[in-house]
Amino acid sequence: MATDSPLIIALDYSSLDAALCMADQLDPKRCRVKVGKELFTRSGPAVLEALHGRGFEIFLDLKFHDIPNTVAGAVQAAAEQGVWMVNVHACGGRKMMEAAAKRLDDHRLSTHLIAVTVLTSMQAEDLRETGIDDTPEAHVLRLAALTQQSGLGGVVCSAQEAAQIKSLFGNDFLKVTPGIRPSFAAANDQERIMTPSDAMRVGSTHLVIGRPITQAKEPMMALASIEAELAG
Ligand SMILES: O=c1ccn([C@@H]2O[C@H](COP(=O)(O)O)[C@@H](O)[C@H]2O)c(=O)[nH]1
Repeated sequence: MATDSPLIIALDYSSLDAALCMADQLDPKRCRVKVGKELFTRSGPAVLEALHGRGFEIFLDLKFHDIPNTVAGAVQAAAEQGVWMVNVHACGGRKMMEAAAKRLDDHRLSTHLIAVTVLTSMQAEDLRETGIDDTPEAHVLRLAALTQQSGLGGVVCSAQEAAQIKSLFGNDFLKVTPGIRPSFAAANDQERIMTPSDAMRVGSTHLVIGRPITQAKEPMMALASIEAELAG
């Protein structure tokens, strides 16, 4: 059953059992779940089947980045497994993103396709080391424009860029924001962070939250506290 909650819980676990143990405490009417590189590499499509069987909508966060034909095939494979959302890296370029979007269209697959702009773990200095002298915000906006022009439905960005993306690219263009840190949580390796309520206020459409819940002593209390913050 679909949820209208903006919450996407990142199931960053090293085994299928551990991921399902957390999933069994969650309610698919109250959140979606995200399967990333570690869990998918360990468990393969079995994790998608197990989570779908429990009623969850899944964001398959594999951040594809390759030549257009390869990425189009990978996106099609993900969509045919029924995931709610899949993503690519915007820095793979227009031709790669257009090929992926066209592949979904050609096969009438309705999975949301979005693109990662600048990882939330990066700041200006990290970008400079990759040859990009822009601020993270300027680079995010450039990649978001390219993503929209390529026919994709939204971006992964930090909540710090959500307001500008909303005003430039519209309400319907999805702003999926990791780097969400409630006041009780540590930043860990995230750099461009924001609290859940602030992120929603500035225009995030979806909040990706992992460790503040999954590594909490009482994960369900952490989730309830985030929900209360959003409701308030
Ligand atoms: O820019 C990005 C893109 C993806 N992520 C992913 O989101 C979660 C965040 O987990 P936390 O534990 O809440 O930090 C994680 O799965 C990342 O792979 C991101 O953080 N930033």
